[in-house]
Amino acid sequence: MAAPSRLSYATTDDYPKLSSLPIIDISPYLSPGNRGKRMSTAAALHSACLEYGFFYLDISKFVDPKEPEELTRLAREFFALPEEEKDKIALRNEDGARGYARLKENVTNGLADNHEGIDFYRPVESPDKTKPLWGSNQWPSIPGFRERYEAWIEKMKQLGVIVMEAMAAGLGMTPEECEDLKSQVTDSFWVMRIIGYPPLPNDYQGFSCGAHKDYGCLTFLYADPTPGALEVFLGRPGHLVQTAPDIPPSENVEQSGVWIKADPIPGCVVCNIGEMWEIWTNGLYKSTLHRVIHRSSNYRVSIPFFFEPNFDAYIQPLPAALRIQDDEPQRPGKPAPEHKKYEPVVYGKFLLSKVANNFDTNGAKSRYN
Ligand SMILES: O=C(O)CCC(=O)C(=O)O
Ligand SMILES: [Fe+2]
Repeated sequence: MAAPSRLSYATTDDYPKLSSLPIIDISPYLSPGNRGKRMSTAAALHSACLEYGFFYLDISKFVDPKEPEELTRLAREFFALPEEEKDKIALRNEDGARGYARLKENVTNGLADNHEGIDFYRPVESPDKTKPLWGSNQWPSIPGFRERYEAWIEKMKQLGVIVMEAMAAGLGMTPEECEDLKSQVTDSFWVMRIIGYPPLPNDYQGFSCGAHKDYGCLTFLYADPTPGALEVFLGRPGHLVQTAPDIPPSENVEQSGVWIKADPIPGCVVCNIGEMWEIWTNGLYKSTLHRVIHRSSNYRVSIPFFFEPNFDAYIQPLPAALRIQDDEPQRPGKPAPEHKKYEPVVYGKFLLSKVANNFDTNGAKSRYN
């Protein structure tokens, strides 16, 4: 990443430093009442989605921190198994999407990602592994694994609906509009990944996980405490922003934006919005690029839960978002902006088109392109 040559700088102190992602407490939405606090949570979500597309969600009143710690312990137990054991639940046994992907099997932007992982999707009635996405989940045979993870999935599904309600309030939706939005996620076609990251070698041609946007609705990422791995791209065209004082600006400043670290915070999950939110808000909220560069010496584990719309949900710009766009301040003498509407999609069809592109010509798997 080179600093743009036409821009000059004197000392590193000349660069504004970016504050880190906002922390939003979801607890007011865990019980009825609390109108004032709910309003501030909803407003905080709205501004975080406008500005970052990423935030920390404080869920300490919703889950016991021991629960996700136990999940990482189980994940480590699985990843430590010999390859032949792990391959017993390989993707190829099923629909190509559910199961274990070996280290470097996943490819992003044409480069192999330095991670391994297991993918699970919402179970379907009448599974048929010859149909894309329509197979069965494959669970490791480690005692307690399936039970603990299934309990986590239930929790994350509940959290998804709660956050949707708060976001609906943040967009100023009427109660009917809010119910309508929630009805599109009540049978979420969720995805859960369990990812294992060995350290990224210095000379590696690629990333731990290459830069991508998530394509669904809301991602809740629980990661072990390893710092310095997940990075989020903040578009700041025309601004030079320095994030790491120990690195010269020529190495961590880009003209169009900046990568900031999103280190884990105890009691929080990192939450980001996927492309479906871009459509719902007609581009008011943008899904944000992120990547993982894990260079420390430990083995990192992360567990993203992708809370997605129902398979048959029809996703189109929401009247509440269009109202906000219509109210955007006008410049004197300039006509009101004409907002081009995002094209509607049926979530399941959109997902299938993503999955159809999930293999490169060598048969390598790519979840993120
Ligand atoms: O491991 C992480 O921190 C992020 C993973 C991620 O972005 C994804 O799986 O979509
Ligand atoms: Fe992601």
